Amino acid sequence: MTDFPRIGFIGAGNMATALVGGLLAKGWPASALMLTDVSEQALSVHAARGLRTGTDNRELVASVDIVVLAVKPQAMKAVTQALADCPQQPLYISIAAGIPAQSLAQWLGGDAAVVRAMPNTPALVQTGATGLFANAAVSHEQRVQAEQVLGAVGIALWVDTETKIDAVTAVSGSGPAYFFYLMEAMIEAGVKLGLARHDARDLALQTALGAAQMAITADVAPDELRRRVTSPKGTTEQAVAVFDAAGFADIVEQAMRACAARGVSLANELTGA
Ligand SMILES: NC(=O)C1=CN([C@@H]2O[C@H](COP(=O)(O)OP(=O)(O)OC[C@H]3O[C@@H](n4cnc5c(N)ncnc54)[C@H](O)[C@@H]3O)[C@@H](O)[C@H]2O)C=CC1
Ligand SMILES: O=C(O)[C@@H]1CCC=N1
Repeated sequence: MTDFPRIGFIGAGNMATALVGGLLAKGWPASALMLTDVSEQALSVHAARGLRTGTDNRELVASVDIVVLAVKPQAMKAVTQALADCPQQPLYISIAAGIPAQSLAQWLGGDAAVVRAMPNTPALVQTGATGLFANAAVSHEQRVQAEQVLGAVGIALWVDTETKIDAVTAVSGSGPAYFFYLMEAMIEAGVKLGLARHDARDLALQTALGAAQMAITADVAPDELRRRVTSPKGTTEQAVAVFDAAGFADIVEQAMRACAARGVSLANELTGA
């Protein structure tokens, strides 16, 4: 194994772009990264910064150690079946929601080494969070490689059963969208309360950053941090009472259950299970 395994991305969209950006920023050599896509436009941003790009997925498989399958779940069967007779045996890392490792291995010809990963877009700024699951064909060295790649752009942890990848998707894969949604709502409400939009934005985003930073570094759990902001008979108490009356925790749970359930239904739709 070289220090930096060669990684090829099939699909150069949002998530591949976030991972590539994070890897480059972390010092991964550009010469060890390659991308293919059917869209020249998707590739152009990568070509512009000197990365190898192309449209031939089989050629990519032949020139890397790790293939990251980064197309939409709906495209995965056709993309992987077209690779089934490739003589090379790279480690495949699928980042697709839903699609089981067993289906991927079967479409790839039967005994492919497949890691299912569920990363998230903050990988772009080295604060990603990834859940990983390996099929039985993945060697110890390949597990180390998968961890090396995803761990370079944030935290990466293994789950012991594949169904937990749907839970990871609900927490961290889709999770950035929930926080962005809250930011959007806080900015709009701040404007309605009379702040200039740029001030509402700066204050809301800095608060999100500060809260996350505190929650990560504090020696107490988020509920205690929340209590410390919430003075008895004070202002926060009123805000939290409104959240509680609207069933905030229940809404979050329902949203995350719907997210995880979509992982299951995607698998059923796309694998014929
Ligand atoms: N966007 C996100 O936050 C996350 C996405 N994912 C997963 O990552 C995968 C990609 O998602 P996005 O990047 O958001 O989608 P995207 O639509 O931005 O990117 C997919 C890319 O695949 C390309 N593509 C389609 N067919 C192809 C083929 N035959 N060969 C090569 N490239 C092909 C498309 O042109 C497109 O550029 C999905 O499976 C999704 O479930 C996982 C975690 C987070
Ligand atoms: O929304 C999706 O399906 C993808 C998977 C996790 C985040 N984005």
